[in-house]
Amino acid sequence: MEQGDPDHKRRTKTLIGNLKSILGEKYSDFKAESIRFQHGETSANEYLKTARTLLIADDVLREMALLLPHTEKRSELLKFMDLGIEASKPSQQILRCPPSDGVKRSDTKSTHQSGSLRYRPSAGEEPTLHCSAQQKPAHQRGPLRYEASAEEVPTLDCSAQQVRGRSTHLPTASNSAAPSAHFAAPRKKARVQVLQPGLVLLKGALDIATQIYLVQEAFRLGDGSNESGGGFYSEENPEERATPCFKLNMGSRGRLIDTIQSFPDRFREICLECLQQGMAADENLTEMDPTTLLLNFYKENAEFKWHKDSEDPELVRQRLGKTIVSFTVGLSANFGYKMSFESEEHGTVRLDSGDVLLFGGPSRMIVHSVLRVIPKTMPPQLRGKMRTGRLNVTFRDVGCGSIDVTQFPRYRVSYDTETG
Ligand SMILES: O=C(O)CCC(=O)C(=O)O
Ligand SMILES: [Fe+2]
Repeated sequence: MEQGDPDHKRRTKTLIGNLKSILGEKYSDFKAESIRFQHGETSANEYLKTARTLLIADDVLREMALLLPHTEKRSELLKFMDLGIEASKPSQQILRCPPSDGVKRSDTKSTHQSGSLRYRPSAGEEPTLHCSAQQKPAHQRGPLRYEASAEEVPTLDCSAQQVRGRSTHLPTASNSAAPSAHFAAPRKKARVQVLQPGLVLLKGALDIATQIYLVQEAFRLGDGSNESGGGFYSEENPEERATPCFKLNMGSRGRLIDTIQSFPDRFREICLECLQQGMAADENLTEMDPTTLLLNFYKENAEFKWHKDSEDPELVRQRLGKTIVSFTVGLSANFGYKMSFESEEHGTVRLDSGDVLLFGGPSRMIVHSVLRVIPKTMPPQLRGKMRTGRLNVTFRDVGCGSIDVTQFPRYRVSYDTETG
């Protein structure tokens, strides 16, 4: 692709538009840095650092590198991204989930070893919201700053191929006992970000196979079309219409709350693996062993209002409790959090597919909200494997409490204090 050809022009225009929407006023600073790099006045490393500090996602960076007009500078930057990108990332604890079936395997080849030049690293690997915050240790930071613009981070290849209008159910796992084939691939690298004491993000902790497994099981168990009802969605075909209608039980969101026993054991295992990783990174996180599981499935642009997960009155009083573990699969979302309803400021973290968020200890009672499910952020590997939307799987340990189904869709737990 040469400079001046229509495709180059179109992509450059789109990229500039995207950068402007991501960076706002800072676009001109970034442009100046880009010119400096192209004139040899700054190194590829410095240039990438600046881009990361401005919260530009890796896929956007790569597109930017590919569109550079000077071949030499283009290869310099691309080479640096492929060979040295890890070095330019802020140093963080890098954790890898153990293989889920207990069998040790060698890691997959990294991008540069496999020889392929990926345009778009999968969403879970991308740093989005962390860069500006790295300058200080997490516990000294206030809410993250550039969140509003991060919402705009575009993906560059999200056209077409969506699952809309399917006339059949999405594929389901044939065996709820989690056949090991689902987990043949090693887990992806998870980068751990301690957002504040007790609030931990495992970036990209769930590999694609695990994400597909989770979504298939969620849709298998959450299907309310059958007689038993009670699922988070239904796929009716009223009067045998050609087009089935996919309905979520809460409008733009589907919700299901059930005991952990209603799900394959593998769900609990994955949750506990993530908890271990989180606890290794932040001692504020408390032990938990999930007793209940909650599925939320959001359509594009859907939201979830500000609330606390405060089912246990005693917990609310003491402001502590068992850690909550929360998975994201599918579309990305901006997740808002603050310490009290009254607080005017809040932090925002972007949750991409494969990310796991844990909140416990001093953050157990955070007031939180799904501010927006961001369209066009579906990882390509999930297209055709799940409906366009965001699946959230939340694990909670409510001890001896049991879910009060009469309160649905609220998550209420009754604690039978009577003995004998
Ligand atoms: O979807 C999410 O990430 C959060 C869901 C949630 O906060 C809840 O169900 O209580
Ligand atoms: Fe919640």
